[in-house]
Amino acid sequence: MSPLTPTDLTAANLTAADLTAANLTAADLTAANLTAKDLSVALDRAPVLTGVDLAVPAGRWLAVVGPNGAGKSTLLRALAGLLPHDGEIAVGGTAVRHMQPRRRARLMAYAPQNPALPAEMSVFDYTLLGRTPYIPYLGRESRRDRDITGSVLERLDLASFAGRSLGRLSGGERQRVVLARALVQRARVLLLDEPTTALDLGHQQQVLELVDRLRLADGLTVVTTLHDLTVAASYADAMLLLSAGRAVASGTPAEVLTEAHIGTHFHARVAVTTDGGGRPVVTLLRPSGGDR
Ligand SMILES: Nc1ncnc2c1ncn2[C@@H]1O[C@H](COP(=O)(O)OP(=O)(O)OP(=O)(O)O)[C@@H](O)[C@H]1O
Repeated sequence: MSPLTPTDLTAANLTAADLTAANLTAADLTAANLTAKDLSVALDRAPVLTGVDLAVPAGRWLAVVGPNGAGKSTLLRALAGLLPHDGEIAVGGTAVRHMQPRRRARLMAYAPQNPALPAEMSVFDYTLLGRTPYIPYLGRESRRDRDITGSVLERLDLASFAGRSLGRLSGGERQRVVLARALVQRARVLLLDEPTTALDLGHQQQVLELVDRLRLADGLTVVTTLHDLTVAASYADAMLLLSAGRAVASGTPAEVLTEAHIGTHFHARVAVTTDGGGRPVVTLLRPSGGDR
């Protein structure tokens, strides 16, 4: 393992302190840079994403925000290689367009918002599917694949459900299983579409903290869509605001989450304040002031 140089840290926009818990090489860091240039997607011949650029350095967290129908899920699905698109997507500087699916799956894991789940399959077997890119053709999973699956289920409070079928889970339990499948993939880039919508507050925090710990410890690059702007701002380093399929603002959470941007693109009246750490906090304002 070659040691990291100051240039590597700068390139990845990480400080040495960020990496104290990590055991990363320069190659690991570049391996997880995610970029998209001039990305456009049409669905049923209608443009849904137009000319979107993004660059997420290794070890960073980008939150994609925007109103309903803005194209957030489409962007994640395109990044995951699930949609035909124009433009260039690259991980670690290598275009993913012509990558073998197995190689791509080792680099990028995607947890969709509402996947169709096989109701009869057990939680353990479904989660283990995330190890497919590591299992030889016509081979079967190794002890290590099963151990990784068990430990991710444990970390997401799902160990006691391992033998249960997916059709017998609550919405929040199902959502955590979908995330578990993405995490066992041990990919360098995590693409998570609304990973917390069905979760209670405690599980939201648990999931987001786990993703953040993995990001810091392993230098993972994280891209999430999140509707809760305050939650998004408290975890993400950078934000991309999509509206009608176009990137209309990007930068730090404080640069993107302004009252003006939210008013224009969400048609919402809000107050934006800052928390103790300087991160924006978005509060809805009642048009009448909320008097009863
Ligand atoms: N298969 C499809 N054919 C045509 N249009 C589609 C298709 N799938 C999605 N769309 C449209 O693309 C646009 C973007 O959808 P997308 O799901 O990416 O939005 P989103 O920002 O994730 O929305 P939400 O916040 O509601 O989840 C929407 O207008 C949607 O109706």
